[in-house]
Amino acid sequence: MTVEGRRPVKRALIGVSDKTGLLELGTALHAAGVEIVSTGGTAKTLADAGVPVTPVEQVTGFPESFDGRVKTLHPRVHAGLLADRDRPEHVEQLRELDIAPFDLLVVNLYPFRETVASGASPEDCVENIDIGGPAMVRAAAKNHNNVAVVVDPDRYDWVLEQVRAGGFDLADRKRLAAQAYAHTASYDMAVASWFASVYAPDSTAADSGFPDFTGGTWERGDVLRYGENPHQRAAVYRHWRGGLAHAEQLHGKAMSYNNYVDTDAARRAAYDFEAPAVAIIKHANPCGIAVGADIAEAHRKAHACDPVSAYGGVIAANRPITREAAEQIAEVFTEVVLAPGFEDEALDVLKRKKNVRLLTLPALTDADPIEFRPISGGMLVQTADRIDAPGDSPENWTLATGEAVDADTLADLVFAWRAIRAVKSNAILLASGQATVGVGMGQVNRVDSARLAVQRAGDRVKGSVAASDAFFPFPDGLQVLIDAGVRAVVQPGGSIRDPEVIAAAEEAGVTMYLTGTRHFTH
Ligand SMILES: NC(=O)c1ncn([C@@H]2O[C@H](COP(=O)(O)O)[C@@H](O)[C@H]2O)c1NC=O
Repeated sequence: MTVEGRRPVKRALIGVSDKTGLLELGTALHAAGVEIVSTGGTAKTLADAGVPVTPVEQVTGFPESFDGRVKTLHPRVHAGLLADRDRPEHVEQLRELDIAPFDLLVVNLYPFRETVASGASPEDCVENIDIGGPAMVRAAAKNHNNVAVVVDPDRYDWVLEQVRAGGFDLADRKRLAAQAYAHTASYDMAVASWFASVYAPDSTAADSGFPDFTGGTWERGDVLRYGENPHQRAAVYRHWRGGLAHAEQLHGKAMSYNNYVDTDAARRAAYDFEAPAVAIIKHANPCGIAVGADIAEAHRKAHACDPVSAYGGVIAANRPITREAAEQIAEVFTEVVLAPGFEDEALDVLKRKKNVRLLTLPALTDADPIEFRPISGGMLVQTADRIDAPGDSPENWTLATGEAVDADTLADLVFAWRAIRAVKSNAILLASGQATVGVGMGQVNRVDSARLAVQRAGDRVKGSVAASDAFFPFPDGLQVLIDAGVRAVVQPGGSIRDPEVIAAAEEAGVTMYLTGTRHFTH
């Protein structure tokens, strides 16, 4: 070993399911004078291409057997991975047992997650649980003093550089070991979660849908400039399932902690609509949501809801941003624009703004069906609030009082009901022409939310429709809306004072629909 801890690579064990880059790696390792030992399929790929390789069976003296369940699970493999050559007694034992040590292990595991995601049979999923691979990875990682372990095909070029430079130094081997343990931990988490939730749920899980055990693993993305406030430190971590944390940033300043929070709220507000929709978010609440014939129209209508608050907002659109929409957006100081894509001309327009962050995330990216919210000492888990309950369809609404409304008014009620799901409780949302015109959010009583919505709507309140995210506990909040000129209301109903609330609507000649479904957002 040299002073800096470099260990030359003379012997490598390679066994990979994902054969990406394998030939290049094997060819270059051989050219660098490294002896290669490999498992069946890996050895065949290398040998077929003319790369000299020793089959692992030759090392173990034992056939690869039981459909590949036993290949490398052998003392001759594991001794070669675990012996510490800094300990004279280990070196002596290697000599006595006639075992040659490995300096490099390259492994990637059976594609368990991908097999589950493909909808394969449970038997196939079980068969794709790698046993020998993780055992080797963990062994080599433990013995990082001697062995470099590589689990990521993206690192092969760097691996070759190190091999040619005389081997990996100790710091490199430690980092590789850390990555290796993260890799096996993530793999085991996927297996354990699948067992607990799908394959072998206990009786409670079977009844409730919530398994005894759940887990996730996250990898760090960017370290953020600061957290919610400048004295808080922060970073973004990603799990493997996709979502905003995986959005591609095309332009602009680095995302901040609050940008992520607001952009996720914007995504939630806009991406669920079927028609072209735009949401403008400030402090995780909408200051405008609208649908339109196209994104430019939806943006105009969403912006018109509350142009004062839209300044410095975060915009999400559920269709690619067009040049027309981009020109409108460019007129207002905007922190982030999230969309499934940007037309080239739209990018040209928006990139003239140095700071605006432009993010792409495919539409229909499945919002997590399960939501996690940490609390001190634990975590709350719930299914996501989606607009798919029976009470979310107008055909299931109950007309509590008033005339059945015309098609346009009903469309506005449906829009308001869908949009209110993105507003923090207590929420009252006024809509007209498929756009919000006044939003009252986050108040600790519904009367104040109604007042806020009415105040924000100004003259537009007259003839608008209203949605309330939960029932009116008293007629007072509704009365604020009635007095301001709202002509139809949709709300869940379910209060013990529903008769009083409905009577107030009836007296005012205001139509009221009950959904039977609530959409609190805390
Ligand atoms: N059973 C074993 O001893 C064993 N040893 C290595 N593997 C895996 O077999 C795969 C490589 O196999 P092949 O070279 O035959 O395509 C790798 O994903 C490796 O992690 C094994 N397979 C499953 O456990």
